[in-house]
This record gives sequence, structure tokens and C-alpha cells, in this order.
Amino acid sequence: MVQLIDGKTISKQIKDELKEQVAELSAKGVKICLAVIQVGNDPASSVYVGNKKKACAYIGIDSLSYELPEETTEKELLELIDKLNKDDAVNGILVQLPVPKHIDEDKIIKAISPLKDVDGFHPMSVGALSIGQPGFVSCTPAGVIQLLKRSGIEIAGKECVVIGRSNIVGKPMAMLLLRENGTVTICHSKTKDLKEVCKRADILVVAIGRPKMIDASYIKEGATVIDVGIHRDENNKLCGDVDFESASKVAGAITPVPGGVGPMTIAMLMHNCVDSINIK
Ligand SMILES: Nc1nc(=O)c2c([nH]1)NC[C@@H]1CN(c3ccc(C(=O)N[C@@H](CCC(=O)O)C(=O)O)cc3)C=[N+]21
Repeated sequence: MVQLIDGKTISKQIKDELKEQVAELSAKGVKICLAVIQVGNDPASSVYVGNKKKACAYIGIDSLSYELPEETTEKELLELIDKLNKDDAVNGILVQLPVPKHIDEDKIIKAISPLKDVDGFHPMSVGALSIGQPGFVSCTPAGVIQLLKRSGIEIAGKECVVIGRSNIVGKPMAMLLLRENGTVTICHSKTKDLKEVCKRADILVVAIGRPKMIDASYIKEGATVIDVGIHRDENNKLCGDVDFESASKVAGAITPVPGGVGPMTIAMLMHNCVDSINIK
């Protein structure tokens, strides 16, 4: 039988651990505050931002919420970030992505102080990760590592294949698996024989952004399959980049969507907020 990797339960565990840590800090007079900025009102973004604020409330982290109109200029957003960078009461700053097209996303990411970059998207955070120095780690890949560790799946020495090379998932994912001593291959749209490469994997992390693309034919018997994708299918049901029905027939362990990687992203954001008091 395939092992279901339960992100909902594991994320709850992590949030409960953090809640205890926050209570201890609070008893010492240390408060943690996350500023969440959303520009425009994309409904999916509103759901995610709402979930982040709920997680803060559960753990005991203060959250400041900035809901800015779609027409907000890049300059105005940069000014708000600058103000929050300088505000000693704010530990973490998150600008929900995507931002409207008239705002340069890279500029925004760079404007957030690396000391408050709880998303781990700043070039300084990404660089620190790749050379093994302390810094914030991108939440989704960090969540995948926690899923593996807390499900008893060993990484060291394993063939790890990551499909997707985005700056916020694929690349940091590969760096983290490498840090855990996995043997790492990154695949992308130009990869030849994708299927053959995937079939070598003991651990296959799928972050392509295409609904149900990876079926059993890409998976080695007994492999661990982690699905980072999130989409709505033709029946408006949530699904991932992996065809779960098919893949779960050959995989040894697999994450569902929903209830897999998604909740872990939020748990690791909370982890980064708590960690922010150590990053200087
Ligand atoms: N600055 C920034 N940081 C982010 O971390 C960030 C972002 N922008 N923009 C959008 C993506 C997406 N993302 C998710 C978070 C939680 C779930 C999640 O909780 N998913 C649930 C289902 C939620 C639902 O019902 O739709 C699950 O998979 O079980 C999914 C996706 C964070 N992102």
C-alpha cells in the first residue's frame, strides 16, 4: 500500500510546536509581527492571505494587513516596504505574489530587507542558502523537506529529481535536497527524455505547473512523489501536477492535493516568522 504523506497533519504539528515557542517568547516579552501586503483583490490571493493571517492568529503571531488597491504604484509600494523595513515592531514582511503587471516584481522582492524576508525570495536569502549560510529559506521547498523528514523518508544518498526550475520552488528545492546530501537532478522544459530521468528518482518533486501531467509511467516502483502543483480541474476540483490516481499505484509514498505541500508552505512561513528573531 502506498504511504500517504499527510501535509495537513504534519503542518498542524509544526504549528503547534511554534505556538509553544511563541508562548515562551511572549512570556519573556518578545513579540513577533508579520506584515502582509496584498495589491489588488485576486480571489485566490485573498484566500491564501486569509489563511496566512489565520495561521498567525493560531500561533500567536501579530499580523498587520495592508490591502492596497490594484492601481497602487510601484513607488507607493516601495515606500510602504521602506517604512516597514525601518519599523522595529515588524519582524517579517510578505508581499503576496503575483503583483499587478505595472509593478516590477523583482524590484519589490529586492526592496524587502533580507532580515525581514520571511518568504526567502530576496537574492541575498537565495544566495545564503546556496552557500550554506544562515538566512530565510523559501517556504514551499522548506515544507517539502519537513514532509520527507517527518514521514521517515531518508534523503542522503538518494536520487532526487526536481521537475521545474523556478526561483521560488525548483531552484531552492534542489539546493535543500543537496544540503541533505541527496544526489540532485533538475529537469525543465528543455530536458530530453524527461520520463527516463524521472524514472531514476527515489524522490521525485514535481513543480511544473501543469495539471496532472505526471502519471505512473514517470515513476519508479516504490519512489516518493511530492506534488507541488495546485490547479482546478475540469470539475473545479483542486488537483496537482501529478495524476494522483495513476501515480499512487506505483509510488511508495505520495502527497495529495489538497492536503499535501500547500499547508506546509504556510507552516514554514510561520516557522520563518519565529526564526526572524534569530536572523541578524
Ligand atoms: N509572497 C508570496 N508567498 C507565498 O508563499 C505565495 C505567494 N506569494 N503567492 C501564491 C503562492 C501560493 N501559496 C500557497 C499557500 C498555501 C496553499 C494551501 O494552503 N493550499 C491548500 C488548499 C487551499 C485551497 O483550498 O485553495 C492545500 O493544498 O491543501 C496553497 C498555495 C503561497 N504562495
